[in-house]
Amino acid sequence: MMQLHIENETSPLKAVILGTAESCGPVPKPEEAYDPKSLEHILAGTYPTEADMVKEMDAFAQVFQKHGVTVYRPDVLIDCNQIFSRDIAFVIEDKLFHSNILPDREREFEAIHGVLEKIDPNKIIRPPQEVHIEGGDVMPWNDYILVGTYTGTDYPDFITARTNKEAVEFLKAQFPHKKVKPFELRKSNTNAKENALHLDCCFQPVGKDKAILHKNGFLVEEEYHWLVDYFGKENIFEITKEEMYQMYSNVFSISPEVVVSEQNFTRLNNWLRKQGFTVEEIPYAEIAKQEGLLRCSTMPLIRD
Ligand SMILES: NC(=[NH2+])NCCC[C@H](N)C(=O)O
Repeated sequence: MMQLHIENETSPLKAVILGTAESCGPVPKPEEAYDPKSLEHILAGTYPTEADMVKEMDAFAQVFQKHGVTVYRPDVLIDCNQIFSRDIAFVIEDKLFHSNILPDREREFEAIHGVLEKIDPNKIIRPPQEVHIEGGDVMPWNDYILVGTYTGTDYPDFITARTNKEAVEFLKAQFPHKKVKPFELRKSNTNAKENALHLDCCFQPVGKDKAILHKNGFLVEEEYHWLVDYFGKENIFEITKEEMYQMYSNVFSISPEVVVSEQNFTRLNNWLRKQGFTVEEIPYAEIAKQEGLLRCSTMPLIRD
């Protein structure tokens, strides 16, 4: 039996699911896109190829290997995009939650049955149907669970809004001993620079007390300021709109000291090194075209 354990975003990683780009299918039709950045690349004829994305994910797998992390991969489903494992499930403490994800992506979950079979079935939880939730919006941070959400009455119009207010209530009920803190995110179906698809597209903690953050991703200014106050201004790396679009906030922590990042994120990678982090740089710019990056491609199972 596998003992799940996740309390935060950065403690030393022992086991993780890493998605796969194998057999991710043909270039989607514009009407099949479920995020504006993919749509942009479908229309421009620059949608990433499977071969390029497989190479990028192999580089990620190699970094895990180097750091002694056990990596599970999903079964390959024919013509199914399984790159972003983050969203299909998430672990908090010793429980795995089966996300009620965008219906277009539901098939992705069945492919991790090999991992699910190692987990005590009592520790696998499916929220009720009205709870819409994706792992990209859920960040356990010690006493807190930080959650990206969208609660506008036009929620159903946004294919980019994935976590609703029922999800926030659900997490509060599941974890009465934690503080569940929701953040209202800016959504756009058509403009990727004005869209925080998930919380991890505009914010992520690194190390023990630092964070990467983009103000415009947040709809409510006080909620953005809460994060600035919580981490402290001097511990925040504020990114620009263009950097959010490049997915700067979607790096991935293997430990409080080691961060995996994209090789072209020069400004961020320099800051990280200056703060004392070891930065493992890999190429991930093709996958970035689908509005997801390194955190999105992983689903941590065990951290110290
Ligand atoms: N955790 C994340 N930010 N995941 C990104 C998922 C991207 C994917 N194109 C989608 O729209 O679902």
